Amino acid sequence: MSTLTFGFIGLGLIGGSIARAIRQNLPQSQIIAYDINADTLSEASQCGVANTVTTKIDASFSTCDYLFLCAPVQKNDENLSAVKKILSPKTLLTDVGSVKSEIHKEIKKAGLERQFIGGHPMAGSDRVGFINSKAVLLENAYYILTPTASVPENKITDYKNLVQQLGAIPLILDPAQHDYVTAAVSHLPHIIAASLVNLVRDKDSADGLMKMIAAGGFKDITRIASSSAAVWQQICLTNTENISTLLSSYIASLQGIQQELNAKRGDDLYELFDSARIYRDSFINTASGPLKSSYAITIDIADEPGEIAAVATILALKNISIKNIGIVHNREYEGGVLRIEFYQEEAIERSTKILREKGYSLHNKN
Ligand SMILES: NC(=O)C1=CN([C@@H]2O[C@H](COP(=O)(O)OP(=O)(O)OC[C@H]3O[C@@H](n4cnc5c(N)ncnc54)[C@H](O)[C@@H]3O)[C@@H](O)[C@H]2O)C=CC1
Ligand SMILES: O=C(O)C(=O)Cc1ccc(O)cc1
Repeated sequence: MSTLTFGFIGLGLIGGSIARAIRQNLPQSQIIAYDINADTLSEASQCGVANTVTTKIDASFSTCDYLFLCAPVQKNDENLSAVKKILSPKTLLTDVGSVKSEIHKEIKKAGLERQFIGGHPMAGSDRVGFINSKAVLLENAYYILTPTASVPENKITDYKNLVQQLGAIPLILDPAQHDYVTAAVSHLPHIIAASLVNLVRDKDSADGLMKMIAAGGFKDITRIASSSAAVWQQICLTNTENISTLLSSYIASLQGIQQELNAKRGDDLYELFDSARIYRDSFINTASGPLKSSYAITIDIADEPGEIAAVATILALKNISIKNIGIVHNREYEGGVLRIEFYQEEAIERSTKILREKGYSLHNKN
């Protein structure tokens, strides 16, 4: 595995993160990259991620064992005709696009089904470009693969092994199933976040009071509104039917909530929040991405000098090692909220007990 050659067509946040994970975990690998952005290519070669960069999709990629298409989804489709001209039969072609049915359709048209496995790392961020890429992005993230029946079994096994070597968790799905599921948990939430941000922008007063006082809850659920407009436009244009179907269900559910609200149906409103709380709490520690392995507690502390040191000392005296400690910048709580992350899961229970005995109030939500 260690002397494989990897090609990247598009080397932004996701392409760059995969290339960095390859460089980190399979350091002998050869990496060849093409991107329409010349600065990206010089940065990738200067920092040692790419061995070779090229300014067009050319025969340099014919030596690849794996060729990753990592541009926005419709750009990946468009690049296929150039790729087909230079693709060696030994190369396993893959992509990282957030939508899978469309690329599979294009692959079929191009007659490349036997050597294509769709890919989609369920990890990312609201940042854009190679500059923000990092190997850790893939760590513990589900990495969805969508092979069709035309792909030889050994190619699927090799790709699954590669994903594991990069620190991610392979998960095989059918392309159509992938597109429905991601429409619900990723694509619709991006639309909701963007529209909510725009609602506040439109309803805010001239002096921007809403923007000024927006608290943690608003920022939490709208973080992804800072994502790349080009990437999300193309996702919406290629997974349109699934997103639209789920959007209809969501609009109907909002209308139901509006009726409950207008009629002041307290029991129904209570049930809305209570059922959501129970289901959402069951997600804790099952999130993918770098946060998956986070073992953390959250404590109310007084906003006074020495408070963080006091808590850290209590834990140190009991030999509990802290991985990360910091104030959560989210003033929904009256004093301050301190989040402490540990290396081991068992530290949660021990530290909770010790700190409660010392009179601290804990939330234990990550
Ligand atoms: N942003 C995220 O969190 C995730 C995105 N994805 C998918 O990954 C793909 C790339 O997205 P990001 O890396 O986030 O975006 P990005 O904007 O950071 O990177 C895209 C890269 O493609 C390059 N590019 C644009 N047009 C091109 C073309 N015609 N040929 C070659 N390169 C071209 C851009 O210069 C840029 O470097 C998309 O298909 C997206 O659906 C998948 C998982 C997560
Ligand atoms: O940052 C977030 O919360 C994301 O939603 C990341 C993400 C974005 C796009 C994908 O196709 C998969 C994951």
